[in-house]
Amino acid sequence: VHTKSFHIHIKYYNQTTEWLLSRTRHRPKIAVVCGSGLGLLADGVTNKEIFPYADIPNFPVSTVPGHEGCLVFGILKGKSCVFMQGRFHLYEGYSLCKVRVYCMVSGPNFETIAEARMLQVLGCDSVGMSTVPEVTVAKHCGLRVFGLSLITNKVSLDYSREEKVNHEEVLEISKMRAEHVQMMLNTLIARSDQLDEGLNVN
Ligand SMILES: O=P(O)(O)O[C@@H]1C[C@H](O)[C@@H](CO)O1
Ligand code: HPA
Repeated sequence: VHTKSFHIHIKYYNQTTEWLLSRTRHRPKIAVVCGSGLGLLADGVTNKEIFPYADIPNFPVSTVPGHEGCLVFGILKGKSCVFMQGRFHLYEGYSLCKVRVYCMVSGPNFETIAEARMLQVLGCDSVGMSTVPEVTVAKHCGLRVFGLSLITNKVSLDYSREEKVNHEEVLEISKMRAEHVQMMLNTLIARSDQLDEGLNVN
């Protein structure tokens, strides 16, 4: 029984990516996650570059028999691929950074407490009044999209609390965090060619 909880946090991805990018010439578009005893799926790969999980910074390690714990880059059927020989399971105490669900309400009023509760029951983690139309159209046009939403306030779910969201508060928090968002955006744009490289190479 593994009691330790291991969160693979998004803030560490960059370091891991850079470590790998600087050590392999491969830029795979295909990734295969091998299940128990199926590490041999990578056997037919040529030009292999193998990285044990234990050597990769911030990478979790396999603890289950039949999961070798290696990342194998190489060519299969003329395509650059990467194989994960070993995967991670919730029962090992692993959990991935949770995907958050953004929900758009039409506005201009903020959602009522009853609406907020309904959205929570439906599985929403954050609420806004934008972004969804832009993303929908962009995807329809075949564009890749990166959505970045600044969470400015807590949504009230409690009738006994007086707190009410207002646009002034939203603007105040936006102003406070603008520099941070700008840094994130600059980093994203600066590194966007790495992303393109990964997508254009076989
Ligand atoms: O354009 P965004 O989504 O930043 O504007 C939000 C949604 C409402 O228009 C307003 C609420 O304060 O800010
Ligand atoms: O609490 C909110 N609800 C909906 N849209 C918003 N935009 C900023 N804050 C909110």
